[in-house]
Amino acid sequence: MAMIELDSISKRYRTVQALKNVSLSVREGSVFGFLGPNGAGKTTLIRILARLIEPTSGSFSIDGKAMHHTKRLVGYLAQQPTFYPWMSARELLRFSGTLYGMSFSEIEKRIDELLPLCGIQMAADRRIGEYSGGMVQRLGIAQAILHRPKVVLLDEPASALDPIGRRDVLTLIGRLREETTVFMSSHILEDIQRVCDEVAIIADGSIVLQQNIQALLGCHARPLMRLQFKDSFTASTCKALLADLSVENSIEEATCIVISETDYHAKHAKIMRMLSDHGLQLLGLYKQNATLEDVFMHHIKERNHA
Ligand SMILES: Nc1ncnc2c1ncn2[C@@H]1O[C@H](COP(=O)(O)OP(=O)(O)OP(=O)(O)O)[C@@H](O)[C@H]1O
Repeated sequence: MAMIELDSISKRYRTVQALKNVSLSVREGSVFGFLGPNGAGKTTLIRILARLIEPTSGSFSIDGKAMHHTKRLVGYLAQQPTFYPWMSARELLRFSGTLYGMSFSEIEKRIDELLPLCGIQMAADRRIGEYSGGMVQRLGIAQAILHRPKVVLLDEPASALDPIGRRDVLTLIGRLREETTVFMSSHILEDIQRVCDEVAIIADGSIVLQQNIQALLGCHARPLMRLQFKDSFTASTCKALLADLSVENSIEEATCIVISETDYHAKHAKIMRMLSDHGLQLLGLYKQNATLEDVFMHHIKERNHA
């Protein structure tokens, strides 16, 4: 069932057309990645879903409710959240719960659930000003899901963090599946591939594609074979001989030849014979799985050429 439905959302800021007829469907219980380069329109769409700004045209629904009735159904974490540095996490969550209109006992019960879920129980009574970037983001997620929203909107939640901070935030986001539907933006492909089930790619205000990540990798990106040689001379000799066999190939890191898996299987016998005839000794043969980066670069390039 769709938790979020976007119907032809457009947004214009005076001279800038930030979103152009964006339509999307987000499945209930999914971690949905909204991927795009800087300036593509990610924050604009998230702010529309959080009801912080109005679309110029188009509409959306959350859990079947029309957009003017969705504010309480969402939690939101801004790209650069700022919290009172003199408050502790517990104080901030109590304060936020009051703003959400929750009862005192409800707030305390929820804080006891969220502090361990978000990995901040040990620091719950320390000043937020002393927190690391990763702790601030995890506290921000706790605040965003405090009132048990149907959807949590996370704007680049891990992009500004160091590798450990990113890992902890992404692990937490993966766990949110049991709590709520997650809609997160990022320009970091690896983060989206690590934690999301589905992805939509946005470029220049338009959706380029939307798909389940595994299906996307399966149908859009070709697996590659890497042939590893001992030196660059052997690799470049192989490169020329593969071209003679009409096998498209490229050299990586001077000693490695990359060809498509399809070509490898179709011409396996010829390739092996060529290597043997010319005394080109293989040190390794590896299959390289496609990554979301391959798909993303392919679509962004295609769009720029269109
Ligand atoms: N308040 C505003 N007034 C005018 N133009 C704006 C405003 N906010 C955003 N824009 C423009 O709209 C476009 C989309 O911006 P947006 O912040 O939504 O992109 P983004 O994908 O979130 O980028 P980033 O990854 O850099 O945060 C950009 O060209 C941006 O300059």
